[in-house]
Amino acid sequence: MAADEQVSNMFDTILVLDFGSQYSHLITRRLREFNIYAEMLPCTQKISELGWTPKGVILSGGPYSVYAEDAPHVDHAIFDLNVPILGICYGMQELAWINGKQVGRGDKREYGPSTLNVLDDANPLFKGMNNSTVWMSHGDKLHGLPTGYKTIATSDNSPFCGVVHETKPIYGIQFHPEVTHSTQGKTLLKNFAVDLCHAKQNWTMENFIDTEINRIRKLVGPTAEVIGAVSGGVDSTVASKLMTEAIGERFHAILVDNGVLRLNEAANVKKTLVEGLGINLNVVDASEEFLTKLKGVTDPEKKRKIIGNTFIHVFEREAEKIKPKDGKDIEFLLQGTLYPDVIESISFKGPSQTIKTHHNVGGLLENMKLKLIEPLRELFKDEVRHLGELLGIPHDLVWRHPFPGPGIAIRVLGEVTKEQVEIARKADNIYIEEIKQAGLYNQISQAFACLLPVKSVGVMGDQRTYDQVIALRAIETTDFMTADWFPFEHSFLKKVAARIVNEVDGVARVTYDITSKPPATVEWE
Ligand SMILES: Nc1ncnc2c1ncn2[C@@H]1O[C@H](COP(=O)(O)OP(=O)(O)OP(=O)(O)O)[C@@H](O)[C@H]1O
Ligand SMILES: O=c1[nH]c(=O)c2[nH+]cn([C@@H]3O[C@H](COP(=O)(O)O)[C@@H](O)[C@H]3O)c2[nH]1
Ligand SMILES: NC(=O)CC[C@H](N)C(=O)O
Ligand SMILES: [Mg+2]
Repeated sequence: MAADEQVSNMFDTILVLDFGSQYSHLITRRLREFNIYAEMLPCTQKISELGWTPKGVILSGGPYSVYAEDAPHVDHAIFDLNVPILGICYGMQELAWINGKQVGRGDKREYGPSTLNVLDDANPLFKGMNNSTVWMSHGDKLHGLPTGYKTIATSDNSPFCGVVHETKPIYGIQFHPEVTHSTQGKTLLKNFAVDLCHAKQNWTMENFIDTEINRIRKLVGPTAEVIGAVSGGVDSTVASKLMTEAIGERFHAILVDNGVLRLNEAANVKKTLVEGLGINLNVVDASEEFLTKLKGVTDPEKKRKIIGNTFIHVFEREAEKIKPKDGKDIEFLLQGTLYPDVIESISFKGPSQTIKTHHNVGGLLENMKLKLIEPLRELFKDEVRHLGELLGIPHDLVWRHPFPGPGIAIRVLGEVTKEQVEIARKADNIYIEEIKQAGLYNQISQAFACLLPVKSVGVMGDQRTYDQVIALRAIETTDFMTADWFPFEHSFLKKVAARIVNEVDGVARVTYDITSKPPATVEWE
């Protein structure tokens, strides 16, 4: 992406350098909550390669000890930017390490709340902060003042809880203002970004729409055409609507009916997107192809792989058929990548274990040699939803529960057949219908029905039945990394169970999943 097309060049931006803290992304999140654009990059980012000038820099916390041999360190060029700098926890220890190395193991580790004692009331960073509860999470501490700094706040266990450079706007704080347990933490971040960095508070979705449409138009040019895979989920729909606003019919959306979508999904999505939103969408029915390839497969990861590969194959085949009006080939591919996906791939972390391969259509890029357009790359999910509402996308679609790419194939445990998909689909439809009717849909983050590959004995109309089991799942979560099950009223579960057993042939029993994540995951496969 050319430098002048970056959002960070269009809005005043605070640069957050990530040293691997679990809370780093929250710093970005909080700043955006008061309409200041912030971008997170790994702590190893070379400032000369940045391509834009931040209004201020925040150094995050991190799990390392600055004095350890393999500890990460910041590019000293941040000090030549002559913008305000704020070091949080590890970030402050890093500032101290650079200026006199006065950091070591503390005699007491400190996790949890503490009270901030502000020494200098006139200091703009701590405006409105005195005596507030601040949240600590550290084992190391400053053993003395960094050279050229003075103390501006203390706490019971941290004599250097807040420090500032004698002549420059460089600050260090031992606590974490980004977590909600720091009651005035947001005030501190605002004091830093607005009063010290003078960043404009103009990061609003209204402004973003115009900026983004212009950026897309400039990027694509007057004639080139764009394709995109669109599922009818929130992300791809919002991205497609934005593309449509920018280039109209030159954007070609493709929905692949993989045979494991929800009940009537392809038809419903087509209606909403084409008739409701004017999106140039083509639905490709490849259900037989997918189901044939899934025959006999029971392993969840194998299912994902087959679906992912078949998806790429179908998508490429369909893309071939599109002939742009300018006689050239399609040049661009739209993807609904969100900021959390970006953070995941850039943040400063060691390797983690693969539990499931979620990014089932990730193979498109390498194979297709198309240029990527990712209009939601800078946005968090709630920002995408807000954007969707502003673009006139129906409320129900904007607030839809996420639906995985491999769909019902990972909700039919064991072999996926047309008959099994049909059972899971009908049960799921009844369940969601009842959830909506009870007014619970928006309180739940995700709900669905799974078909278990076990048979159980029942009795219906005096006859013995020997049929399968549906497991219902409903969870509450903010980030899908951890989740808890939703506490339905018993009467609700009773009603749903009765309806499913009565209305769906092949089901003899219904159970409700009461496992949190961890130790379980959201999906059963
Ligand atoms: N059946 C499908 N047809 C076309 N594209 C699909 C299909 N399923 C998934 N995709 C593509 O895969 C991407 C990732 O899917 P994912 O479910 O993470 O996002 P989404 O469907 O847009 O939104 P949500 O997370 O709300 O479901 C989608 O944005 C879309 O580009
Ligand atoms: O696009 C997707 N492809 C997948 O293969 C996949 N597996 C899980 N999910 C979704 O991810 C979230 C967390 O799910 P898990 O706790 O089961 O890992 C939940 O929202 C799941 O629905 C997927 N999404
Ligand atoms: N939260 C942090 O940034 C911790 C910094 C450092 N690892 C410590 O234990 O003090
Ligand atoms: Mg989806």
